[in-house]
Amino acid sequence: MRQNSGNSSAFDALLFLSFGGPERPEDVRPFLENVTRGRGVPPERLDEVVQHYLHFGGVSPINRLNLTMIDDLRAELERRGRNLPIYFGNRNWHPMVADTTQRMYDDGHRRVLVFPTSAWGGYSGCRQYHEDIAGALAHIEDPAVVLRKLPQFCAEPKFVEAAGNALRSALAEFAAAHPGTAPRVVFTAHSIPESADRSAGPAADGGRLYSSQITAAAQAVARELELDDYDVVWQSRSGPPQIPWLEPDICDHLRDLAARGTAGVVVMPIGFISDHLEVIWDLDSEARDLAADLGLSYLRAPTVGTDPVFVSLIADLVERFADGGGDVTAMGCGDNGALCRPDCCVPARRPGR
Ligand SMILES: CC1=C(CCC(=O)O)c2cc3nc(cc4[nH]c(cc5[nH]c(cc1n2)c(C)c5CCC(=O)O)c(CCC(=O)O)c4C)C(CCC(=O)O)=C3C
Ligand SMILES: [Fe+2]
Repeated sequence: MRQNSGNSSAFDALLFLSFGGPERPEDVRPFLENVTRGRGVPPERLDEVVQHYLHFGGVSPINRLNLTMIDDLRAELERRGRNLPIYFGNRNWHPMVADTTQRMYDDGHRRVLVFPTSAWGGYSGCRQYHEDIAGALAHIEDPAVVLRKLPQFCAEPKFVEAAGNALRSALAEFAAAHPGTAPRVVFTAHSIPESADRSAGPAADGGRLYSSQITAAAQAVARELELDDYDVVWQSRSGPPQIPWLEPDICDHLRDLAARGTAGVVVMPIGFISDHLEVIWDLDSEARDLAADLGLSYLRAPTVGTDPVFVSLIADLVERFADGGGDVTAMGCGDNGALCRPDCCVPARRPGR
């Protein structure tokens, strides 16, 4: 059923595009092979990550969390009178984005908005989603098809508001559990190679788009909560140890804080929108255990994905672009895999590619 059929530039469906995760132990290896194909991740690191997934029975929560977010979004769009069908596709695991895109096409959709589950610029957070879209269209040769990726949303006021809500509730919970201890607030995001950060964003702007967006988002949330003092750190690094990634790593940072006499920390995973494996393993298991060893009181704030304010942000983005409007020149916005800027987030050359 077509909505807005009177407007030829209108969009008639939404593709919710994410990373994907395994659903059974047998899926773990093939999933990780998809993630790391040609990415130069050492086999020892992969063996380690296999164990993280097996620790949770080989099931990542990411697909279930995305499906919940999609249900919430569908309800919100319906409430606004926008009955846009929502489809779900992933980069690395089923439902794969190419299969979903074919299904959308078979269902008659030609103009589709794409919501990526990353707020950020950079190769992993933005350009790779453009590549996913281009790859998904490889077998669909129809000039009528438009898959328009929605822009990076890390600077949207509702993103900052949702992250602020999450941190505020964690600080309240910490205060109730540890009266008299003022916790250090630590924002965390996925580390990326230094070289990837240097080439993040348009070359003409000098790179560093990813780390500067994370820093700016943390600063905006801190301002909203009137926090003077906080740290921004990185997690989940992979890749060979001799290659520099963004630092400090959260675990090194916890050691450092403990050595400086800090009594407690509240960790805000601003870099992720759901409690997927890199949050529940790296933060709720690894970092939490280390904090306990160091004698640090530790609490991890929720991610933004379950906050109605965040769902309402996705709905706002959809409404802004659904009738053909919206700022198509915004960073990260592009049709059918086209980059938003020339020479943007150029992937680092890797051995063997
Ligand atoms: C910036 C960024 C985001 C945030 C933006 C976004 O959300 O898109 C993100 C998200 C995620 N990363 C995830 C999982 C993994 N990431 C890996 C590897 C890597 N991530 C990188 C960066 C990012 N990753 C990089 C530079 C690598 C090295 C390899 C490469 O250069 O590409 C590996 C390989 C093993 C390892 O080395 O850890 C895994 C398993 C999951 C799903 C978790 C689940 O299953 O629940 C999610 C949401
Ligand atoms: Fe990752």
